[in-house]
Amino acid sequence: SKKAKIWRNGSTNELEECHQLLGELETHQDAWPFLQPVNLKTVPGYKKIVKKPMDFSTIREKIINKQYSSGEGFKDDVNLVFDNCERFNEDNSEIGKAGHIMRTFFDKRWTELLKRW
Ligand SMILES: Cn1cc(C(=O)NCCN2CCCC2)ccc1=O
Repeated sequence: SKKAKIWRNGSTNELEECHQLLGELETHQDAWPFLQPVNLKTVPGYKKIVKKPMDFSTIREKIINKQYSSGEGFKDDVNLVFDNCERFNEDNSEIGKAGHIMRTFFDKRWTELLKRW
């Protein structure tokens, strides 16, 4: 079988905890703008303005395909979702507000996980 992935702290459950946290993000009531890739054909300007699109379904695929070598890579992609959102949306827009709520939620849960690793 494939060599077990050893995480930063030697634990092999860091990836599992990222997968569980992703589930919490996906089921959050304000996750709706981030569940799927932004449609580059129907959202004017998005393709030009946002250089590295990212969304929760893409992060899920990357976890399943073992494309993260540490929890750090997972955290960086989640933050990319929220950074893209801030770049493209006004803070007081519906999607902009959802992004701020989701980032605050993630930051709290990520801090709790780091304390345990
Ligand atoms: C993150 N983000 C998302 C969009 C968007 O339009 N998402 C579609 C949301 N719809 C809800 C039900 C079906 C799809 C636009 C700009 C942006 O920064």
